Amino acid sequence: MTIVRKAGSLAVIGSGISGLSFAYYLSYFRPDIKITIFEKSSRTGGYISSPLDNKSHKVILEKGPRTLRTASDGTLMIADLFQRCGRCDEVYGVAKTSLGNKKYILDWQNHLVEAPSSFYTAWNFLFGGNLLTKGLINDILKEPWRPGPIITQDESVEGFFSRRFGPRVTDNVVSAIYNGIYAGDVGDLSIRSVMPRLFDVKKSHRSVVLAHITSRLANGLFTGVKGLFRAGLTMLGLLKKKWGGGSDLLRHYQCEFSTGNVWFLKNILKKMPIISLKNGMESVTNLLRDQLQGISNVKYVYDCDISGIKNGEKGITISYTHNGTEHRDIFDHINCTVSPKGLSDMVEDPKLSNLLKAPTYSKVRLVNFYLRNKNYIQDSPGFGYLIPKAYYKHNPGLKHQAILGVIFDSDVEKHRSQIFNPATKRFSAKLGETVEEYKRNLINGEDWKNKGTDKEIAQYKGEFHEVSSTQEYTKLTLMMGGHYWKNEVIPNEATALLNAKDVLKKQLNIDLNEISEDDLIIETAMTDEGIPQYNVGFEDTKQEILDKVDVLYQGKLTVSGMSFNGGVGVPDCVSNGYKLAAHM
Ligand SMILES: C=Cc1c2[nH]c(c1C)Cc1[nH]c(c(CCC(=O)O)c1C)Cc1[nH]c(c(C)c1CCC(=O)O)Cc1[nH]c(c(C)c1C=C)C2
Repeated sequence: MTIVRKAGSLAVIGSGISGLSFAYYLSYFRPDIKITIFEKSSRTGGYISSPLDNKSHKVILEKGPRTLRTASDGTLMIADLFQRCGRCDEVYGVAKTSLGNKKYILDWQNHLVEAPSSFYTAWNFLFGGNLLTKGLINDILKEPWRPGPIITQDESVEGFFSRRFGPRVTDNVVSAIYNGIYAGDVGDLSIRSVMPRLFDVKKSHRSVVLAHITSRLANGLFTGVKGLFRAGLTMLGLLKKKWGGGSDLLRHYQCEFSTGNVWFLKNILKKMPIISLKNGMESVTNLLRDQLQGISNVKYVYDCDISGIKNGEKGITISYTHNGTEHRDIFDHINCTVSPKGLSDMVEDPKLSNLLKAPTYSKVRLVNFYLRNKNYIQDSPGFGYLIPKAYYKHNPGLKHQAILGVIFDSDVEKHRSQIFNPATKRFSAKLGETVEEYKRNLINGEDWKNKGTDKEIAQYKGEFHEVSSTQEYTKLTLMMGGHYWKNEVIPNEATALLNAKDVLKKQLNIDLNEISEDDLIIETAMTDEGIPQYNVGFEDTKQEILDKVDVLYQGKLTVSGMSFNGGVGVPDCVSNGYKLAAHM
């Protein structure tokens, strides 16, 4: 990647979460660069979309991702962004111990089995006498004695788990998890891509169970010693916040960008594995869009159709049509954040174009339900449930319904609470303001960093109560399709709705025929290029693409976005955008 010259120009293709995050951070690190954001539609956000329902216009019905995992650095960056922009009151968390955090797996007789999230729930899961885990403990305990070579080659998730533990683990549990992340087939997904740590363990150990136990013990010992050491240093006043635990990226973010305190945030969020936003996930992309709109060096070109990207001596040219007119603009650099397939139509080289067509996506249909006045899922409150492969093995007649899982949106909403004390609005800062300027501009000139944050954390801890809405309602999202539609005719909207209604009746005992039209909202949305599939061979194709792009465009083109981030989540897009921008 080249470093863009002083006062140079850069184009971002795509205004989804990846494009906007990159542009936002770049405008901070390189305010001298002129940034043009190209978007083929007339809105920003890409697959993130949180419209109000089209019936009562009072309910947000998310058409894409809706929660963020706080274990990711990108989530801290998003929370920090809201804090920085004075909108802390919009960030909510779901506490670890809250009902809104319970996840289930559906067994083949339509019972919800709680997935493990603690020692207690893990014990119950394994020994609680349910259909899914009958005999599972045996499979796990036998693993160290299963013969098998150390393998250095990539293989499918299913291949790996079935070889080490037998088919039951994959069919009943692992397949459900991968339905809930990639909407993907465990028979295709690559262990190297989706579980890189396990893949590394497998390269050096015969038993993953023994390797896990040894590493847990060693880690425990290391953490214990490290903890004592840190406690000692803190007592001596030697440990500064900028050395706080966390990744190198977070440390960079804290020192070079944040006007808040990400370590403090990280501490708060340890108790809250899930974040959601008051006005839906689209408020993240809207916030980024609005912040960028206020910067004179940033320009948007909506409704444009890019036909070509060409490398030349003076720079890299984008040919596009906008408002019926053809344009050719030269830039010093392009960051392409759209899908590889989208890019394949823009590049000249046929070999690269073909390579870019190789990565596949899962198509997913969402069906949103909003049922007024009653909570229909009070028997099994939680985040939602996933459906394992075994469900369709035992119910082959239902496979055409292709349900991957159901999200209990209303439970997440009912069990969330604000993560920031509204008083912390003083963290607000403007984009482009330096840390020093920000500190100077603090209300009353107070440096909040020196104000007993430990006390504040304790105060926040006390706030992790569960809030329930006064008005009862049920909001659900059914997710269908994914790998089940790989080689099948995809059902049309009407069939999908019939299937969804049948699923509600069978799996949740909700009969929509008994609910009045006035109390019911149903919407559906289809995503064709939903989630990139990190299938076996994907890493090699990705590397081939990156190498070819490098040779052909000599560092003037970078490709990012979900296919190249190493993760398919919204936080991955944000942290990757930061990483790229910070090095320009
Ligand atoms: C039923 C289908 C889906 C549900 N969510 C997604 C699909 C396809 C999409 C999705 N879920 C996750 C990611 C990655 C995001 C990230 O931040 O890393 C994506 C793209 C996260 C996720 N969701 C579940 C798990 C186990 C994970 C990974 C790790 C974690 O957060 O703990 C579980 C889950 N997903 C869905 C449901 C109903 C569900 C559990 C009950 C919906």
